[in-house]
Parts: sequence; structure tokens; C-alpha cells
Amino acid sequence: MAKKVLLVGCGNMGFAMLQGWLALQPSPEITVVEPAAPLRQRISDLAVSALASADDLAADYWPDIVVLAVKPQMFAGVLPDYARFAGPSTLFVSIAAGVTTATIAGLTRADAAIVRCMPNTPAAIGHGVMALYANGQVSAEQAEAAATLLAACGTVVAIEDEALMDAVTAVSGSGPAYVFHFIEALSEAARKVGLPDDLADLMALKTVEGAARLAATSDDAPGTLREKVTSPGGTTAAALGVLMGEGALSTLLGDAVEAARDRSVELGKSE
Ligand SMILES: NC(=O)C1=CN([C@@H]2O[C@H](COP(=O)(O)OP(=O)(O)OC[C@H]3O[C@@H](n4cnc5c(N)ncnc54)[C@H](O)[C@@H]3O)[C@@H](O)[C@H]2O)C=CC1
Ligand SMILES: O=C(O)[C@@H]1CCC=N1
Repeated sequence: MAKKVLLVGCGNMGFAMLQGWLALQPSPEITVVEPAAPLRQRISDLAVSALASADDLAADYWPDIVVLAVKPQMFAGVLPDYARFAGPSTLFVSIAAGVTTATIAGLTRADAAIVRCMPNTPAAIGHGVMALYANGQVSAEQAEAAATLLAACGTVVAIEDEALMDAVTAVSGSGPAYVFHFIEALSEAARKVGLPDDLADLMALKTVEGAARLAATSDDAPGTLREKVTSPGGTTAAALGVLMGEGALSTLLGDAVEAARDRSVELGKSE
């Protein structure tokens, strides 16, 4: 287990992971660098040390793991502040979309130990799903330390091929936004057929929550669970005739995931 964790950037995703880490026992010593004062306040409210800049780190401070949670476009500007930690004793974990381990090594040290991780925001409640890719410099002990840290945020899956990260980003990294939008759209549809606002929101949210829990716990595949809802000639068949007609939803989702995957590839090239 890593003893000292330095989190660089504590916006939406960094804060979600920080919340997940608070459940760890034994808890590592976590230090956060976050320039935005209101965001530092919410970190301090969790009794976690929050600094405005890398310059505020004590001269003798040395982290076991540095988690990079700034925007991909900021890596070139931010990484030089942390490059001094790169080397065999410190693991860099990047959660940025697109940015490759080669780019991070180029901005820190050629032989830096780097894990790329693609998390998602349900990490905040321990229900994220995270793919990890470790470069050749990562020791078995460091890989285990990273997996332990990240497991506090949800399910961790190791992948061997870094190129898959763009597709993972498009599916699970961005995926919660698709599901949140589905909830919004179902709620809007509920209003259109006459449900009052509160009831529409509740029915949409609880339906998605219940269906996801059932899919996660049932021995049946999602397709079987779908069939079990669908009475021949009934209401569900009428709806699925629209949603699945000419692959409507799966075509749309396919296009959406491809667009996200392509953007991840682009973000990697712009670094
Ligand atoms: N939001 C999400 O659901 C996910 C985001 N990611 C990745 O996480 C990273 C962060 O994304 P978000 O949290 O959404 O962005 P965000 O904009 O909410 O957070 C980035 C944070 O970095 C801080 N920052 C800016 N300059 C800094 C510096 N010099 N030192 C330290 N912190 C600095 C900003 O003040 C901000 O709070 C991105 O690389 C993104 O690709 C990955 C998976 C999911
Ligand atoms: O939208 C983004 O670029 C980031 C990466 C995955 C989720 N949010």
C-alpha cells in the first residue's frame, strides 16, 4: 500500500477519486495540489491537506504515487513541476484522456514508472470502473499499490494494450454522462405523457437504478432481462419497436462512442 499519495488537480474526477480513497484502511497520507480556492476548501473540509501549487510542497516531501488529474491540454505546462519525483521510487498515475505513457515519460523522465488509469465519476461512491495500463518501468509492487489505491474507487481491470485506452475512455470514462442523459431523456418523456415533474424524475431515476442493479446481480444476460419485460403484443414491444427499430439506439450509441474514441485519440496527438 502506498504511504504518500500526491493528487495533482482536484476538479470533478480528482475529487471523485479522493472521496473514494477516504474509505481506504489503512489510509495513505494524501496531499492535493489544486489552484482553485473553493475547490481547496472542499478538500480541507474532508481533513485532507490542500496546497495551491507545487511550490508549497515541503522541500523534503517525496510521494510514493503522484496522481495526475488535470486536463490533458495542461500536461505540458504542469508536469515539469513534478518531474523531479520521476524515477524508480515514485509511480505516476495519469487519469487523463488520450495522453500516452510515452508523452508523460517525455515530460518527466524517460524511465519513469507510469500507470494510465481511466476512471469514471461513480468512483466517488466506490462504484467506478477503472482500466489500468502499466508501462514497462512499473514494478510488481507499484502495480499492486496502484491497484489497491484505485480499488477503493470501484472495479479495477488491468489491460495490456495501451491503445485500448481510447476505446475504454469512450465507453466507461464518458459513459456515466450517457446514462445521466438517458435518465434526463426518460424523465422528459415521462413529462410528455403527463406525469408531474417530481414523479417523472423519480420514476426515471429509480427505473435506471433498479434495472442496473438487476443486470449486475442477475444470472441472466441483459438481453434476457429485456425479453422478460417484453410481453408479446404489449407495451414494451411497442416502445422497443421504436428504440430498436433499424437499430435506432444502438446505431446512435455506436456513433457516440466512436466520436468519443476519436476525440481521445486527438487529445493524445495534441500533446
Ligand atoms: N470528469 C470525468 O468524468 C473524467 C475525467 N477524466 C480525466 O480527468 C482529468 C480531469 O478532468 P476533470 O476532473 O473533469 O476536469 P476539471 O477541470 O474538473 O479538473 C481539473 C482540475 O485541475 C486543476 N488545475 C489546473 N491547473 C492545475 C495545476 N497547475 N496544478 C494542479 N491542479 C491544476 C483545476 O483547477 C481543476 O480543478 C482530465 O484529464 C480528464 O481527461 C477521466 C475520466 C473521467
Ligand atoms: O470528457 C472528457 O474528456 C473526460 C474523459 C472521460 C470523461 N470525461
